[in-house]
Amino acid sequence: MINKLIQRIIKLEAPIVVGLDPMLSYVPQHLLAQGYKEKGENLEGAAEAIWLYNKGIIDAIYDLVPAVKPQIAMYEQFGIEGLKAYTKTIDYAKQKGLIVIGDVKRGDIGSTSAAYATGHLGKVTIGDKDYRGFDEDFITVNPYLGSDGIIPFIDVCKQEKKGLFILVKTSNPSSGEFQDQLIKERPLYELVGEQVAKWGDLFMGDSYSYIGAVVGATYPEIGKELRKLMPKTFILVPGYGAQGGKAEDLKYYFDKDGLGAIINSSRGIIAAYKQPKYEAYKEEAYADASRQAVLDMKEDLKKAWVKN
Ligand SMILES: O=c1ccn([C@@H]2O[C@H](COP(=O)(O)O)[C@@H](O)[C@H]2O)c(=O)[nH]1
Repeated sequence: MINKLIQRIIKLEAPIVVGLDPMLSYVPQHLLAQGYKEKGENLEGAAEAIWLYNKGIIDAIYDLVPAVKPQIAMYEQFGIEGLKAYTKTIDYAKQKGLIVIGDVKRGDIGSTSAAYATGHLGKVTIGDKDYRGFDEDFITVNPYLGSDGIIPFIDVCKQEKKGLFILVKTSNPSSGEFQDQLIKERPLYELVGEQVAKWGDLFMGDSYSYIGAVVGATYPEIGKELRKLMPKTFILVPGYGAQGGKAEDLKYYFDKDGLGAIINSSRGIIAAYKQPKYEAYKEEAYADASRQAVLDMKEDLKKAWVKN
């Protein structure tokens, strides 16, 4: 899957992943009305509206970007109905040829990680048949529990030819509280990055490992350092746009060929129609605004996606 992701990035000239982080407040009135009419003004109706909203965005952007990243928390707000919308979104995105990165940030003791890995990346056997749960192509994983919490995910990745993005340096303002702490004079994110590179050796693709890292766009100096420390690790970069990350700061997240990283934008794309820049787009044309926002992001990233 990492080879396919890289091929798609090259073909589309777009190292971009669209984050599908739907909030009810982003969903246009006509879709809310449709969801509530069909399923009731309740969790089911809200989840239906979220699904319709996502479908509109996927239809508008699937030919421009290689991947989408649904954030499971946004769906879990609506309980089981939300998870059904999460599953429908994944299935539809894959049907449209998109690679799906499930932002689920799982990680636990070994046996529990194995179950998470089965549910999100693998298959479960019931009777004499295999069934897939969520079936994302990649998921995000939290390394805080150490190797025995990560290896079960890597084992399933090897069986399924799927991948991970492991949190190394997150984009949020307080990420430094723990991640920047020095241990034997080295910041924790560096030790985690080094370990992610070692885990990556366990499952290499053609040029990059199936085991990638998450490094936020909001700490460009750290991004530069980690790129050097993890030369074969593909980097998922959240924090561009809504969190303040800028294209010109992202140059060193890429390798000398302009590869090795994919930049996420969620609110900046899916709620583009609410931004003053896209005010010409009315609510009904929210998906057209998202398409334009992707085109603008692609242009903007040319500032970063240059040969180093
Ligand atoms: O370090 C991290 C890890 C994950 N995220 C997730 O990415 C998106 C960002 O959304 P925007 O609207 O583009 O800010 C969201 O799903 C986060 O949970 C992150 O931001 N930083």
